[in-house]
Amino acid sequence: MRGIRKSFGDVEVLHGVDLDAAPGSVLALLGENGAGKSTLVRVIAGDLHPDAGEIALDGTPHDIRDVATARRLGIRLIYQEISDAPPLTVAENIVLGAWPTRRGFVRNGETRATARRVLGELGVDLPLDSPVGSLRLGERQTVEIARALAGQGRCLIFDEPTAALSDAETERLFEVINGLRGRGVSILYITHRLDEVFRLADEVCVLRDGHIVLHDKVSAVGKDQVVEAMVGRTVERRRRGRDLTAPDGGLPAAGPAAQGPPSDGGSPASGELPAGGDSAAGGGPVLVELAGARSGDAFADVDLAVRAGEIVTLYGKVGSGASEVAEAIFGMHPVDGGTLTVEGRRARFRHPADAIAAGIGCLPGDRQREAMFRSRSVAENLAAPTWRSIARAGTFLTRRSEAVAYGRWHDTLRIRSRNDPEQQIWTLSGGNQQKVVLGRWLERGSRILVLVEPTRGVDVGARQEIYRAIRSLAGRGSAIVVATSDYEDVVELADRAIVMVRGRTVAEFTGDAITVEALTQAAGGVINA
Ligand SMILES: Nc1ncnc2c1ncn2[C@@H]1O[C@H](COP(=O)(O)OP(=O)(O)OP(=O)(O)O)[C@@H](O)[C@H]1O
Repeated sequence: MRGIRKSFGDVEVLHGVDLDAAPGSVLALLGENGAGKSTLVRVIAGDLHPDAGEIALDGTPHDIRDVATARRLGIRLIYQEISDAPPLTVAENIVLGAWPTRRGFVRNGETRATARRVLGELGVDLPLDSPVGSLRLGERQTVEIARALAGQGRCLIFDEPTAALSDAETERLFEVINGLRGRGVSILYITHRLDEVFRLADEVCVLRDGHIVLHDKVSAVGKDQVVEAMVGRTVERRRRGRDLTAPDGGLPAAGPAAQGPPSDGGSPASGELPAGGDSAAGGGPVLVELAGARSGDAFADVDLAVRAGEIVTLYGKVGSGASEVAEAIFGMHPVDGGTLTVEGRRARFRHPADAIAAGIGCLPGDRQREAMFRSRSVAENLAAPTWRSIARAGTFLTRRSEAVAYGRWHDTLRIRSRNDPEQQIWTLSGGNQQKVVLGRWLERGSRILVLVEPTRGVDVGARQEIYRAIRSLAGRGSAIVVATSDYEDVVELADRAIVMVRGRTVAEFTGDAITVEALTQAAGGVINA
């Protein structure tokens, strides 16, 4: 690539990018949320047309006008957001866009054979005839990867592929990528995880504000150098533990919950939060409790009690049941065995709206579908207190509360946007969308807060701010449940860490016993820190 420029409206996002990717090599592409990584790879994959610049393959320039042209050239992109067709089957999705046909009829036998071969290469077993819509997020992403491999690409682009994969799926993907390297494929790999860069990549390239600020061999750089290139400053990487010197973790004053009852009257409990101070971990009353809880095939025999001021993490990869337990507290999955007790009262939530009415806040795992109001602005998404209330948006979402929420979280979470509260959320980068949706629940400051993968897709700079905000809410007396597949979340946040494997709790650690080694060993995973 030479001199690639791209603007959206009158905002230039890529300012003349030069980049070379060698055959048989993995190039890791890093940068803060909004730096321009996705825009750059969408240009290469024909999904966006650059305003200026040239792309050449083997020295021959090509005008990559559309995705079909890129595919013919062997360039394939695995999107960050799932772009599959939910009603089609797994096999159909894998050959999507390249159906084997004869005289206009789709050849089902060949479709299934191709799908089976590719899934075999990936070492994954998925039901070929099931609709993709019925699969879990991680499984759907595997379908995306399989689709790219089915296209026999010469240049494969992965956009944060492991974010929703299990340990085993991640290991398999890394094996597949190593295999592709052996076949001379060029691999561009976008990630926010430095450990992946140092494990997998040959070269590392950092984008900052649409400029390349570092491109070198991985063996020639250190982690700190990469982080500094990303954020343009030295990032404080704190060790675990609450910041006792700053009672609010240095945050702006917390959201409306700490200042008085929310304006929609949805949560009677949240106005009673004790003000400020350090965490009451261990000492407060139990606010939420699961006893012998089960939900379908997702999890069983789960006992969990979280006190006011306490952060309990549920650690486990896709399929472990960790996110399902968290989401069950929020009424997204039925508790069909055992009990759920909220503030001393037995709860039977049939819908998230029931949980919200009981004063619970939740950041679900699948934000695109479950938590983002796509056609609304950044400020509206930050201020929207409940899903049910969005229907009454006109009456309560006053400009004032939006402005307050926007002012509070835009800079704290380093949300990269045009600094315009009216900007539509869908025009933000993926990671910045995540920050907005998280900001909504931090703003609400619920008495019970359930967060699924709070740092997924979020850059290193914002990570520490997110940890601070969560600690601060615990310090104000919220009971917080965090389901995560990222051990850093656990080590940074947990007062108590519960490890889950295949729907069961297998270990529990507190205090200094919460280490990366203990977590990964209990989860039966590989230590790749
Ligand atoms: N369709 C669009 N309209 C307007 N602005 C856009 C559009 N798509 C992207 N942008 C802007 O372009 C910039 C770069 O976004 P991009 O998605 O490339 O970032 P990224 O580095 O991939 O971030 P992330 O790590 O969050 O995925 C952002 O400021 C974003 O708001």
